[in-house]
Amino acid sequence: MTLPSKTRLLDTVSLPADLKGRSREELKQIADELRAEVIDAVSVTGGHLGAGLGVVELTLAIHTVFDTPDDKLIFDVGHQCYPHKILTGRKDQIRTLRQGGGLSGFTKRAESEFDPFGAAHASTSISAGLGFAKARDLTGKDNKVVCVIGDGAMSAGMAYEAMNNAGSDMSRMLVILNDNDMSIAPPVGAMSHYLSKLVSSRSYRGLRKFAKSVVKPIGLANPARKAEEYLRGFAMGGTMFEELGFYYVGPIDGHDLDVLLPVLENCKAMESGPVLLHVVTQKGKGYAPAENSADKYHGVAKFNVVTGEQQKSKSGPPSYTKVFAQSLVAEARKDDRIVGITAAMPGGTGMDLFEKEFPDRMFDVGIAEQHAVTFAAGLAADGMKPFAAIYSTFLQRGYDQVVHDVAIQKLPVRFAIDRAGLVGADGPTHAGSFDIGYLGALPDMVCMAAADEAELVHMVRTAVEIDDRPSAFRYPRGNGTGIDLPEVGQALEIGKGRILREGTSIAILSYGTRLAEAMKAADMLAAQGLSCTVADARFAKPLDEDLVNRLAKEHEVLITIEEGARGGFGAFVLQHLSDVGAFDTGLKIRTMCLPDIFQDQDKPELMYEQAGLDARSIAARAIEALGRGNMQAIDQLARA
Ligand SMILES: Cc1ncc(C[n+]2csc(CCOP(=O)(O)OP(=O)(O)O)c2C)c(N)n1
Ligand SMILES: CC(=O)[C@@H](O)[C@H](O)COP(=O)(O)O
Ligand SMILES: [Mg+2]
Repeated sequence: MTLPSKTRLLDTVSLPADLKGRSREELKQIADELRAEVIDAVSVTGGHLGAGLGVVELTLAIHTVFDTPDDKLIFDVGHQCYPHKILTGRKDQIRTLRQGGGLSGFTKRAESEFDPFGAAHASTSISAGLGFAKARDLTGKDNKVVCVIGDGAMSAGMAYEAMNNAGSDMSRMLVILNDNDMSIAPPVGAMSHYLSKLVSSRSYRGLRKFAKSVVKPIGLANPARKAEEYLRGFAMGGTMFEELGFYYVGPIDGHDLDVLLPVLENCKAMESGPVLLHVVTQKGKGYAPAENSADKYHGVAKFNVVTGEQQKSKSGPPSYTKVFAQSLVAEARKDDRIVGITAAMPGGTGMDLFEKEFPDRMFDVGIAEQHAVTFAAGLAADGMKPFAAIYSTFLQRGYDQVVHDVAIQKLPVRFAIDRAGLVGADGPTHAGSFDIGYLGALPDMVCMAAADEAELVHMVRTAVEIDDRPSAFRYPRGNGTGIDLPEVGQALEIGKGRILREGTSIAILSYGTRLAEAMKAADMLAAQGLSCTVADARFAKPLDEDLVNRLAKEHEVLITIEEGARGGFGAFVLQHLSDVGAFDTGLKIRTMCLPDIFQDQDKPELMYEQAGLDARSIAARAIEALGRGNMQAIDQLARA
């Protein structure tokens, strides 16, 4: 797919300045080459492909017309920024995307001055852009601010909070709504229908033809105020955006540089107030396998460029996500009060399986985690059993709703917290690091973590039964351990852990899927005569205090381990032990959790090793606390 470099105009573009003064034909060729380069790069790295392919022309046009990095270009989510990275000095590193030590898969301030604002969670761009616009005005600068936000991201409250703010004080900024009629799954909601109506209106079809005919003769040299007036005349009157105080332009064809370039020139020339430019694009544009796929190649594994065939992950045990979804479906067959909620992640959370069987009992609310949580609270308040399946990282956005709408009212919302712990290539923005602490802080919340997929089945059952208060169970991204699954889930005794291995010197108390590493560490320690107890806490809240007391009392060293940040499970254990005066008698305890940094992307195993949460690190910690044992022998075992 990569064109031979002799013919590549793209090779002559290192920075956006190299686009200036190019002919329209050259720019079109660069766009084609840029698309080919994105496809080729992602075929070897994997990553978010469809969104970037859809904004090739738009990205090129913005960098041609505006003066980045002085003009601020802010991508929403940032998953569509690969063409932007190629045009902004990162072409040579593009094949390191999402790899350890490589480029981030999202915009990142630390990476480039062309990324003025980092992202990865949706719907932040207009707020951030407004901040840039205000800072500019207050400091007497004259740069432009351009935000690119997708139709999916437009479903979140933040986008409207920002427009409400920007539209009322006439802030000078350009918001480009990149409408490809897709989120990760097909978009949902009334807003999505509204945009479709705008796009399919006769005005749009007229405008496309019209834009071509009027802008062509005007050319780029002329800011074409007149054309802009014509264009606007063709836009539907009284759009919702206009009501919010935006000057609405469009919809226009976001793949047609003959339209995009002059319209952007016009937008740039506008001197007052916020402008919303509605561009229509196609997710996956220009790559047949992507265009023809149901998800438009939103996120792909490495693939064969010719066939589009993605590398299959090695066949292995089912993912935690699938086990969760299948367990929930099984429970829902028996209990028609069970309902499911996802915030625009039906595939990622497995709720698409639930929807297949219970279409009327599954709610995809769009990218709207705050609403998802309060919506679940309402369902619970009226006697339903809602399971809100949300990634740990995205639930952060709904935290006040968890506290105020769910926990204080003690409503039995069940939080199925997927992607708990490190997630690999998506990096720090997507790591599920904080939920243990932020949920465990809440009175009456029941917090569980599955040590393996069989435990997850039991936790789904347990959550069904907890009907007098909120509960949460967390599980990681990726495949389970391969353990046999129970036919049916058994409700666990609330606040009780289990002991898997009895020993005398060292106790390892694990919360979640580090249990397997804890067992390995126990083997390593046993090989040199250091006897270990290994326990699975199952619950961070209520904590199994009897178990903790016993482990502390009967062992020389107690180690806790979890896949979460400081202030989580280990902190709860410390707090309890301090409350019962366990430290007064010289207890040796070590809490192992994620390091107090935002860890960059890498392979998950390596990230856990870097975090010191692997078997070797657990054994090393035990030896250090114990003050005896042979680390060289442990290293040999770790390498074996
Ligand atoms: C707060 C939040 N919730 C969910 C996601 C997961 N997510 C990433 S991209 C995406 C779809 C975005 O759709 P759109 O903005 O239309 O962009 P497109 O991929 O269509 O270009 C979703 C749901 C996220 N990044 N942030
Ligand atoms: C950009 C974004 O937020 C999602 O596409 C995310 O990368 C999905 O992650 P999973 O692959 O873990 O579902
Ligand atoms: Mg979209």
